[in-house]
Amino acid sequence: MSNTQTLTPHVYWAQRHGDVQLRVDLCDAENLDISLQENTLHFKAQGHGAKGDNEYQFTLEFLEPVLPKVVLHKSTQRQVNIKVLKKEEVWWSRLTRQEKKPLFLAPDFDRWQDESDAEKELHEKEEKRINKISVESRIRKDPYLGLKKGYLFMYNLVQFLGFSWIFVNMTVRLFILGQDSFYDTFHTTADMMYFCQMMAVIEIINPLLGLVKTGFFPAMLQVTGRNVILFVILGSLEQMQSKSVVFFVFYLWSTIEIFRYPFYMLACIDTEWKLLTWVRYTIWIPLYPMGVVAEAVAVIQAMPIFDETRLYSLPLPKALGQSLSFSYTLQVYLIIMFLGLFVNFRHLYKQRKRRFRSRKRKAI
Ligand SMILES: CCCCCCCCCCCCC[C@@H](O)CC(=O)SCCNC(=O)CCNC(=O)[C@H](O)C(C)(C)COP(=O)(O)OP(=O)(O)OC[C@H]1O[C@@H](n2cnc3c(N)ncnc32)[C@H](O)[C@@H]1OP(=O)(O)O
Repeated sequence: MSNTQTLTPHVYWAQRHGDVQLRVDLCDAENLDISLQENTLHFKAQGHGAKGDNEYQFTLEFLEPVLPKVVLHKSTQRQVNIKVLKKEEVWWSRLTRQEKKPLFLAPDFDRWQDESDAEKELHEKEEKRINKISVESRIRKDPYLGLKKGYLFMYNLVQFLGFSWIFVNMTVRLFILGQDSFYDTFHTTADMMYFCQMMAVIEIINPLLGLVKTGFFPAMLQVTGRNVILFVILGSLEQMQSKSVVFFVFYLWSTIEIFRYPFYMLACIDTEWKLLTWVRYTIWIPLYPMGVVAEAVAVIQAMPIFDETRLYSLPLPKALGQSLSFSYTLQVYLIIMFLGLFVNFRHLYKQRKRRFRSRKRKAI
């Protein structure tokens, strides 16, 4: 003989603007009979509740109208979740029509929100929806987006491979030859550096074509600055090519690039590795000033050679002397170089702040 008796389960409730959520504290519920009649919810089920295995039931007449016949429910091993949709998106002051709260009913503090919390959530949902629409419409507006990303991905990949080759080559030679490797860095890696730095001119063109969000000016300073060192100072003076400063310049350049280009590659496929992002936006802090100092040393070492060889010297009228040595131009260049360092340092600092600020916001 069955000794089951009809009992009331514990019911926990919470609301959002559009719905009411009930959590019925009943394990392994079976034979669920849940219905909505004239704004009243009827619940009946067999399960394990506060009074053991029994049939449990309850009815709730809601304070405001709900959508008839729409009762969403899901039974798990531990509970039965019920969702009822409100007819109008209004905040209810309580759940039931009767003022006195039924004894079996309690707020569901895990899901509880007050009106302002729910409004905030609603606001955020709306904002997300609008953002999604605007991103989608932007994507739809640009039929060449895939092509542009493909092109940028390939460009970054080629640069990454080029600079990785230089970096690995120099590192291996440093381990094998020690300091001796400093002096023939140029002869072993210059061809690849020429290739990469000539390609880098594309980085000045990309922002002009609107392909990347980079500022034109910082990119121009970076590429022009390096190419002056590579082609004018090192490339045209054989005496400079066997100096140890070449090692430091090339090593500093390639160290940043083996992180910067993979970071851009991932951006092209809408992926982000947090550690890589952190490294890309952090290691320039020591590397950039060191790079500029190394470049300045190269310029200073080249000055007497230009004086001696008169290469690129400016012909002057006879009354003023024979010619103006290129080293004077380099003195002016040294000043521009430190101004350029300041401009790009500020730019990268801003980029870093923007990057980490927006990531923090996303994490909240
Ligand atoms: C007549 C003129 C005379 C000129 C004389 C000039 C003298 C000036 C001398 C200046 C000194 C230079 C010294 C230098 O050579 C020494 C060294 O390099 S030492 C080594 C250390 N160096 C560095 O750390 C600098 C590395 N360089 C850079 O970071 C960039 O080149 C720079 C332009 C400085 C800054 O980069 P950028 O503005 O692009 O910032 P972001 O990386 O944050 O990018 C912004 C957004 O654009 C997207 N982007 C950019 N490029 C690409 C790409 N190729 N592919 C895909 N996407 C790209 C990027 O993802 C960002 O998008 P989002 O914000 O959505 O993430």
